[in-house]
Amino acid sequence: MLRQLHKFPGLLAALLVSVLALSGAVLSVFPALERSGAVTAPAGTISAADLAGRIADRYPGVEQIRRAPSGKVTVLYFENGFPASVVVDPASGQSVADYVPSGVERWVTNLHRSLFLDDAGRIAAGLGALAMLMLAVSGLQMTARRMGGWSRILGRARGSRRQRLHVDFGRMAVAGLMLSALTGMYMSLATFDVIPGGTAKAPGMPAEVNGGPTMPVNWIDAFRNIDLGDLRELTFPYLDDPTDAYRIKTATGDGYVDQATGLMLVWRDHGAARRVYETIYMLHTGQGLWWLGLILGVTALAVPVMSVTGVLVWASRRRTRPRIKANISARSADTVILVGSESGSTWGFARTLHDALTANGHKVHTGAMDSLAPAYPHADRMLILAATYGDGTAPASAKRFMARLEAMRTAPARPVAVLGFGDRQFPKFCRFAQDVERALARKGWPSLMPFATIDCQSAQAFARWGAELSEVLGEGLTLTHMPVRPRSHTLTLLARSDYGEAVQAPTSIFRFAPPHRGLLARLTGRSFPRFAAGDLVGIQAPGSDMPRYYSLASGTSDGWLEICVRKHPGGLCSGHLHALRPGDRIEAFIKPNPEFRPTGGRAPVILIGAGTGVGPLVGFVRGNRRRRPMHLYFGGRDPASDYLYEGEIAEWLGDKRLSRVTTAFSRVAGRDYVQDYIRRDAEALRAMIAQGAQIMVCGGRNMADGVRSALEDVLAPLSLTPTTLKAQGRYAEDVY
Ligand SMILES: Cc1cc2nc3c(=O)[nH]c(=O)nc-3n(C[C@H](O)[C@H](O)[C@H](O)COP(=O)(O)O)c2cc1C
Repeated sequence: MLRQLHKFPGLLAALLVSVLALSGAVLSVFPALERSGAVTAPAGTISAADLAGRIADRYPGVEQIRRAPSGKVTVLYFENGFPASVVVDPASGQSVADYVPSGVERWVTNLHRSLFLDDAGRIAAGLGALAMLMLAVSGLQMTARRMGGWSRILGRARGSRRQRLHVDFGRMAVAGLMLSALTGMYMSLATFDVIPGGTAKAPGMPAEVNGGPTMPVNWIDAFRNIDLGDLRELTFPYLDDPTDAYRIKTATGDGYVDQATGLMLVWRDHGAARRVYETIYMLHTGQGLWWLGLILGVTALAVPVMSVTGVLVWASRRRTRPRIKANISARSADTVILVGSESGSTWGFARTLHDALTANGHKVHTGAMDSLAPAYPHADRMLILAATYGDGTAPASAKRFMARLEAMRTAPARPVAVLGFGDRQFPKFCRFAQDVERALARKGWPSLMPFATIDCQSAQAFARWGAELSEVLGEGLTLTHMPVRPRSHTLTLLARSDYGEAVQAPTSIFRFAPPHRGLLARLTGRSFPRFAAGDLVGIQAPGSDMPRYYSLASGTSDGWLEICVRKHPGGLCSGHLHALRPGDRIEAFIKPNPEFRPTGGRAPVILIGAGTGVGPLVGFVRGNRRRRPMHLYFGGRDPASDYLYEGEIAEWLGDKRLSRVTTAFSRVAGRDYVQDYIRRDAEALRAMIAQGAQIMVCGGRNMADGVRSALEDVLAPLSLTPTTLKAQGRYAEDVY
């Protein structure tokens, strides 16, 4: 529901809201410009009578004096029968500049108010403001939900780069946008008299005036009581027309003053509605409050960014959420698959499962977890595929699942299996799926097979779960999941260096030339994407459906793409790579991995890796142009055989990109592992952690577990754990 409230106005009004926001941002500059150029007088020092007197002396043909909210005073007058206008210094009445109304300002104002379409355009602009308000409110709620609650709303945004941009810009701009949208809607409604205030009429001309000889304007008492700060407009009577009167507009009301007696003939107070309108006008336009105007203008610039990123997020979600073919109705299906997904990838796994079961002759229904029905009359089994979001909570398509489950009177007799999708980087790995599993058990729903989890959308783990399901069903079932993959590009091998043969760990560093990023390809989004050390490159070996992912040891700015690959016995992809010679080509695509990157700042970075795990870590060192302290723990087997990057590491120590390296080798006398050195360096590590250091670990699962338990001991005296550091974004693992 929340997402629909965000999606529909977002998609429908993206362009309109962007035009309103951009034109608003341009308009926000004018009050500040006017303010900076205006010659003003301090409040309480000059009365309307003083000003009018000075101006009448200098400009005998004066027709009108206007004071803008910025304090700028403009005089409109006739000279030799021709209209003229100047900006004057209110203290002296002297002209300071010619008055030239800005054509740009008028043009942009018309665009902003009515899109040059009169009333239809004004209505559209009002609806645009409404759309902006709905987007701001629903977006804020969605962000809170995604981050795991209101108390975490300012935490680090997660997800793809476009999702993070959308969330970050949204959080920065939401208060300003809400103010602009609310005040804009109010002004729209007032324009159409739906609410009072906007079009309060000025009082009518008095029926009778004295008609006697004119009194000098600076003697008029009614004007003496008006401070210049409150004056808006003073219109002089026509020259030599004794039946005319002064018309005055102030902050508090409008009236007419007799030119012979100086008495106020008619006066109408603005009243509360008009005052409210004026305050709202000021808050919307920044006229009279230039700094607020500028803040709102800057926040409005976020709107086009959010429109573009929002549409891209929507499009990629549509792409990732596949259409399910041959989807049997829930009432006639023998197998029901329910999906809990936020970004759409779990739907892809569901489709693979759906297609495989359908191919085996099953009647399969796949739907959202939120569509849980009280009964499935023909179902023999139910399979629940559930991702986890926020801080261990339900994803978008499963928000109502628990409530629906609780509302069921009796549990179905047919068994159910739950498969959780999550990411071990999060402290509450697959928590929502676990909660679902427990809730089903409490309800007395029989279990089809044990609860299982899939880390980081691993197609291999999914295939293993498929094999177990195949046994339970007693039928052949192969789940070959191919995630929607980005476009692949051709990379050419530039060079390779080989290590580890002598210690039975043949490992090579491969350096590829990335394809040229042509301008046209870049503009159309077809070029090879930018990449950073720690991102993943997906490579598909000939004859394999499944790509293998390798962590990148270089970034776009290095000019090449580098990976470390260990050859596994029988490994299709690693075997293919190890057979490459310089000049050979491969097909590859980039999968961003923004979670595994040093955070910004100058705090030390502790890098811990073993074997090929050192790849992304050396990428961080190579890119350490600001020379922040970086400490590398490197684990290998034998320094004579598999000390990867030995030469470069010495070079980086020399030029201070690397502060220190500690090596641990397991196949030489002494048999050391990196975790031993972590324990040994406990004190130094604690000092760095106290300075805000970040820890990054990359390598095999065993090494990562050993490092984690050593770090638990090291951190204990600081009352910290790797988990608490991870929650602060200061502990990241890339483990395989
Ligand atoms: C903002 C955000 C929060 C997440 N929170 C968790 C979490 O608490 N626990 C977990 O195991 N995975 C978490 N994940 C990982 C997702 O569950 C995982 O990537 C899943 O495969 C996504 O499936 P989907 O594309 O169908 O939504 C989170 C991902 C994001 C982007």
